[in-house]
Order: sequence, then C-alpha cells, then structure tokens
Amino acid sequence: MTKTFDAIIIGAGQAGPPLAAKLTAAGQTVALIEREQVGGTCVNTGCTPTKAMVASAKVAHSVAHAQEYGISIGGTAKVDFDAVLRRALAMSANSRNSLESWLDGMDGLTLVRGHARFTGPKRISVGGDSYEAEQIFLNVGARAAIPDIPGLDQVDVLTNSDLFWLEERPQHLVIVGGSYIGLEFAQMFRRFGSRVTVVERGPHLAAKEDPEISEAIRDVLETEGIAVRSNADCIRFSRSDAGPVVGVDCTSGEPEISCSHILLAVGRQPNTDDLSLDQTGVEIDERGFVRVNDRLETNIPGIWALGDCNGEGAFTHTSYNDYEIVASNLLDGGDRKVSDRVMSYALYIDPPLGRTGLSETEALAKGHTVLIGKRPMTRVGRAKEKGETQGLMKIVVDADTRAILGGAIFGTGGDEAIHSILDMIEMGAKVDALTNTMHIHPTVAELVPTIAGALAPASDARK
Ligand SMILES: Cc1cc2nc3c(=O)[nH]c(=O)nc-3n(C[C@H](O)[C@H](O)[C@H](O)COP(=O)(O)OP(=O)(O)OC[C@H]3O[C@@H](n4cnc5c(N)ncnc54)[C@H](O)[C@@H]3O)c2cc1C
Ligand SMILES: NC(=O)c1ccc[n+]([C@@H]2O[C@H](COP(=O)([O-])OP(=O)(O)OC[C@H]3O[C@@H](n4cnc5c(N)ncnc54)[C@H](O)[C@@H]3O)[C@@H](O)[C@H]2O)c1
Repeated sequence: MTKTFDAIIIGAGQAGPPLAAKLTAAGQTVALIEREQVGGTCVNTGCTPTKAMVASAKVAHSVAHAQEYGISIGGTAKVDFDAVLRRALAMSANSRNSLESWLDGMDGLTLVRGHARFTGPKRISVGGDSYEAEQIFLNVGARAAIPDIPGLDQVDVLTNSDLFWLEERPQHLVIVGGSYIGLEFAQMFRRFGSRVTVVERGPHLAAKEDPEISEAIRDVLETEGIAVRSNADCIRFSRSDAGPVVGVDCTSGEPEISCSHILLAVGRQPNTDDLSLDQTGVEIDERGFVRVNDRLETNIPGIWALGDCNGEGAFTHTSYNDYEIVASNLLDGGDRKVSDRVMSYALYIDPPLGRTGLSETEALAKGHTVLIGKRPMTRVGRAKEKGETQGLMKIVVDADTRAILGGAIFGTGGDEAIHSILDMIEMGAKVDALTNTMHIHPTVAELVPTIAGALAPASDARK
C-alpha cells in the first residue's frame, strides 16, 4: 500500500529537518527519509567532529608552546589520541541525539529509516514500502569522491568518515588533496604527533584563494613540519613490505613516499547516483549535481534540491540557507534567491581563514577595476598580544563604485572577524561606511576599517 503525504524530504542533513519543522508547523504531513544517521555529514563525519578535533589539536599546540608565554608545565604532555576521538564522537552523538528527540516530538512528521529510491515521478520506495507526495525535497548530500587512482586496489585508503574510527594515531599520514578537508586534517594530525605529507595535484594549496593567501597557508603548515608535495602528477599507490607507498612525480622531492595511512580528500560526489532519478526526469549535470534554478526548483514542478547535492554550495550554512530560501518562497510569500547570498566560508586550520565575497583574482576576472587594502597580521596588535602573528587580512573594493566586493582574514580570529566585511557587503554598503565605523580595541576586526581606509590599486598592493 502507498502512504501519501503532503511532502517527502529525502535526507536529514542540514536542510531537511528545519524544512520538516516549517512544513509541519504549517499543518502539512511530512515523511522525512534517512538511510543513515540524522544530522548527515556535518553532525556525524564533518564539521562537528572535525572542529572538536581541531580544538584538541590547538590545545596540544598551545601546551607545546607554553613556555613562550611564560608558562612552565611540569612533566611531559602527551596526546591521548583515543580520548581525542572519544571527545569528538561524544559531541557528534550529543548533536545527533538532540536532533533525533526534536524530530521524534514533531507533530505531523513521520521519520522513515531506509534508503529512498524513486519508482515514479512523485513516488518513492523505501525497503518494501511506497510513499507518495506532490512536493518532494532532495537533501541527499554528498560523499567523499574516490577517483580511480592507479594501484587503489593494493592499499587501504581512508576517507573523512573513517578517521574517527582509527584504533591508533597514524605514524605517517599521507593526505591526497590539499584543500579544505585535507588541510584541516593535515594540521590536526601533525599536532597530535603524526608525520604528515600533503600531496596536491595542482601548484597551490587551497587553490581557490588568492596566491598570497595560498602561500601564507603553505608557510603555516610547513613551519609546523608538514611536508607539502604540490604539482604532484601521476599519483599511484603500491604496497611494500613496510606498508603503503604513494608514488608522486613532483617537480622536486622523492618520487615515492612510504607511509602508514592514506587519506583521500579530493572532493565530494553528490549522492544522486542511487536515487533512480531517471524515474522522475529530474535533470542532473555531468558531475551528478541536481540542476536547480535560483529558487532551488528542479526542472520537474514540485521537486526541489537543497544542500550539497545541488552544487550551489558545499557548506552547512549554504544548505541551511537553501532551506530558508525554499521555506520563505513556499510558505511566507517570499521571493528569495540563491544569487542574493554572499558566498562566505572558513577554513579551520589554525589560524583560520575567513572568506567572503569575491577574491581579488575573481574580481579581476569579472572585469572589476580593483582596489585592495591589506595588512600582515604582524601589524595587528591583538595578534601580537596573542603571539599569533601568522597570516594577513585583505579587502577587495570596486574602484569605480567603491562597493565592497570581498575580503579574506587569514589570522587569529579570522573566522569571526570576517563577518564585519560580510555584513557590510550584504547591506550594500560602500567602503567609506566601513572606514567610518568604530570597532572595538583590541580586536582583529578593529583593523578592518583601517585597511579599508588605505586602499591601493591591485597591482600596487601585490608589490
Ligand atoms: C570533514 C568535513 C568537514 C566539514 N567542515 C565543515 C565546516 O566546518 N563548515 C561547513 O560549513 N561545512 C563543513 N563541511 C561541509 C558540510 O558538512 C556539508 O556541506 C553539509 O553537511 C551538507 O549538508 P546537506 O544538508 O547538503 O547534506 P548532508 O548533511 O550530507 O545530509 C544528507 C543526508 O541524506 C542522506 N541520504 C542520502 N541519500 C539518501 C537516500 N537515497 N535515502 C535516504 N537518505 C539519504 C544521508 O545519509 C545524509 O544523512 C565539512 C565536510 C566534511 C566532509
Ligand atoms: N571548513 C569548511 O567549511 C569545510 C571543511 C571541510 C570540507 N568542507 C567542504 O567539503 C568540500 C570538499 O572538500 P575537499 O577538500 O575534499 O575538496 P575540494 O574540492 O575543495 O579540493 C580537492 C583538492 O584535491 C585536489 N585533487 C583532486 N584530485 C587529486 C588527485 N588525484 N591527486 C592529488 N590531488 C587531487 C584538487 O586539486 C583540490 O585541491 C569542500 O568543497 C567544502 O565545501 C568545508
């Protein structure tokens, strides 16, 4: 027998649960289908446990450097890797459990456990049961991509989901992929005491960033003893008596790296290949992302796609913002669009990188005449006081309109301070409004008006 609902949501990630709450509060009946754990990637294998581990790694680092601050610690500090993992997993479990209780108590909601697959345009099967609704919301997320690298069958590779279940700290972790996932894990494992090598195919780490930010990131990691192998072509795996071997043809360095563990962090693949989307006619692009318009509607009326699976963002806040857009347009008479949001994110190495809007490179590529304000963290009072002077901050401004186009704060507190630029962009403020704002002393953010008041043409700023 087919059960009929007003709405079906597939995936209890970052958009599905709040959307279920909004729809049921409006009196609709909703089936929320989840095949694994509620909370999806962020809660179970992404943001929550990694940021908990980043915090443990920061403590290990601070303890190791305590003497620089006039603090002596008797005895030898030691990383209890198992306890670090238990702390991270406990945080995930707390988050998941409170989400589960919230969903359990939601009137009008049926939480269905199992893998959803389309059997018709608006019909879905889970196990042997069939469900139907006029409105269907896809929030199926993404998983670690595992490309067909030569020798993959000869070694065990880890993905981000496996790291929390390691029984011991890796002796030597080789991380393939030098972007968000790779770099966060690289630094934390180094701080836990592992040898770490990052193997990146391209010439730069965090390649989406402006060159001086990428270089500053590399500097921070290399200073901590992380080996970086960029321009690494023809990566291949093999096995020796001593363990896994990663073959790399780089412009310099050893052609082979022996290690104890390999982590693949080379991007994400949307979970759209096992949904039988052909039964609905919902279009996907060549990489498997669901094609959506500015209101997150697919080509089939009554079917929406939210979160990582639509390719419009790959962050928790973009998934949640997708929910806000869809809910507002459907239930509150809104006219919200994805293109209205200012793309922003952070990279949680230490110090963190906060980013908002366009980078300088992106702004120039879009044809803007660009002014840049910039300052190294060595000239930021708060950073000096904290003994954390690595990195730099910059702001990107349109020379003709004086509109703020973007900013980057790579330095202590950068993930928080960046919001002072983000909010100004969102308000459509000119850079002069930012220059005239009084910020609090001593903070990193207090230098944002200062760099906004000392702009130079892009080419001069690069010197
Ligand atoms: C290691 C790591 C660290 C990260 N750190 C951050 C961070 O610090 N900040 C940040 O903003 N983002 C971070 N991210 C990204 C963030 O986790 C994702 O962008 C976010 O979780 C995406 O949410 P979502 O709602 O699109 O999908 P997800 O949270 O992935 O949820 C999708 C859900 O759908 C379920 N599902 C899939 N297919 C089916 C099916 N056929 N039937 C039933 N259920 C199905 C899945 O089981 C899953 O629970 C990180 C990611 C990783 C991997
Ligand atoms: N702080 C955060 O918000 C955060 C943290 C982690 C993950 N995430 C999300 O997860 C997504 C995925 O992150 P990611 O780092 O896996 O992917 P990514 O797409 O950002 O980067 C993948 C990297 O791997 C490299 N690469 C690809 N194939 C390779 C190969 N065969 N050999 C060597 N290098 C190769 C690429 O050049 C690139 O630098 C991000 O887009 C982000 O949205 C966010």
